[in-house]
Amino acid sequence: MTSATKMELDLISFETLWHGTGWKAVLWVGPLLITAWFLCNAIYNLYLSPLAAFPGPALNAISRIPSAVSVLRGHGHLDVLALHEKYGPAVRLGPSELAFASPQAFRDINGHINKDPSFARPPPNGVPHIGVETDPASHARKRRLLNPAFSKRALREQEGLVRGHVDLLATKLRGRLAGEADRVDISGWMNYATFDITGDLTFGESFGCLRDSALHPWVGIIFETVKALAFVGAAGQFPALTGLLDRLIPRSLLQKARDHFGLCAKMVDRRLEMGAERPDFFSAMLKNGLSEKPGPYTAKENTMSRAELHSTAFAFSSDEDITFAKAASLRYLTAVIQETFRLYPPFAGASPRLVPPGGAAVEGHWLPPGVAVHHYASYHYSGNFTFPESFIPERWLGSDSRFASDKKDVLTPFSLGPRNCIGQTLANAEIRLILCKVLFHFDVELRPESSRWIDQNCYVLWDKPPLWVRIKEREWER
Ligand code: HEM
Repeated sequence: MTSATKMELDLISFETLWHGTGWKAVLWVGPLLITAWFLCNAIYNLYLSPLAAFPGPALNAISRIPSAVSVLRGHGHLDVLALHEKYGPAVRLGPSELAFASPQAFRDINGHINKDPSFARPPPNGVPHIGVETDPASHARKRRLLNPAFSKRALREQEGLVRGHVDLLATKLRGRLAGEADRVDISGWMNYATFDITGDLTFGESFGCLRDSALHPWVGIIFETVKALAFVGAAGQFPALTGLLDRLIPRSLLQKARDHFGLCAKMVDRRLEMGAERPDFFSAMLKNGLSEKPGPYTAKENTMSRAELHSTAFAFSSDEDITFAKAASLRYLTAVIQETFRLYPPFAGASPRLVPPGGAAVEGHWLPPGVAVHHYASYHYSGNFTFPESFIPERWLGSDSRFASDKKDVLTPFSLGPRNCIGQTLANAEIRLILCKVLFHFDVELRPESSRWIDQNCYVLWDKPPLWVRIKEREWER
């Protein structure tokens, strides 16, 4: 047979196959293969995976979708809590994801295991800021360069600047007493104060929220940007579909994130022109000067680059719960703050960790893949706290036997280990100063329309509605 004849025969047999039963076979084989793949995957995840021994809903064991949907609906904190209540302190959230709720798990996971890079995307300039840096050596360098801005000494120097804003807050609230004291959105006023302080410490200029008694438009962009992070994090969980899912994230949200970054960068450049004299974050970070050299930087490099400062400012200004203070030794005040952090942790979700290739020990289990501890769910879990939904500061004072078995060391609202909150001393100081100042001058009473204020959605940060209160001058001031 000549080669031409053989080729003709091949074509004929292909055509016969295609026009005969072949195309039908292809139509069947494709879906069959996909179904078989899903089935094998499901069987593996349900019965053979090293995580099969952990309890949880079957749907979560075979797919990441339930977890991602829960985050996108803003219910992640409640859904994980419900799973802990049903299945216990260690629960399976996804095919390769576990959630733990015990104090030991917080130490093992947040204390020792690195962040999961799929949840940590860099800002628009592509330079990871400290919060999303997953290379341990680069993270250690950034931490070393930022530490002086958050030292006790820096805090002492920053105090005057902060107190100026807190005094202005008290003056402005006093101004309401004349007419609008009956209905004040105290959550808004806390935002005005904390954003003005952050702006001043980061960019060398306040946002003027307290001065204007209004949220600067930029602050709205920050809230939207944080929301975008929840969407981007969820899209990152489906690597094969990330490009497609990224396209489904509302364009306006992504544009807001880019606008926010652009404004941050401009304000950083303006701040850099002021030099290193003011007692703020930048003076501390510019201790060794400014490098204009493009990265990457070695772990030993002691100078920050302009691009790194742009990213760092972006990280700071995303933290809407920033707060300060002075009154450090009031025991009951501390108990009130701890109980508030327990019921309403500013960082409610989890910072997922990726177990290194050799595995890692968590609460005595030797684990392969993704693990996380969820703040809200662990702090509300009845296995950790008695009357978990009630606000009882006395549980932290050690004098009430009803709470003797509370697992109090699970409360780590600033996280722990090498990735804990670098700003926690500043935040604690700020919280105390604001609380003391406001409560010293005013009686604050919750208005009935805000009685369910705490029932909020959470997209990385809480989606807070106004918190309506009535304020009155304190009796001793009248
Ligand atoms: C009530 C106030 C605050 C709370 C509850 C809080 C909570 C946290 C938590 C839980 C983390 C760890 C996040 C993770 O593991 O992914 C964190 C990290 C961080 N926080 Fe805060 N924070 C607060 C205020 C602040 C302030 C005032 C600043 C500074 C201006 C700040 C700057 C940072 C930075 C830069 C990181 C990343 C640290 C690293 O990765 O090494 N935070 N914070």
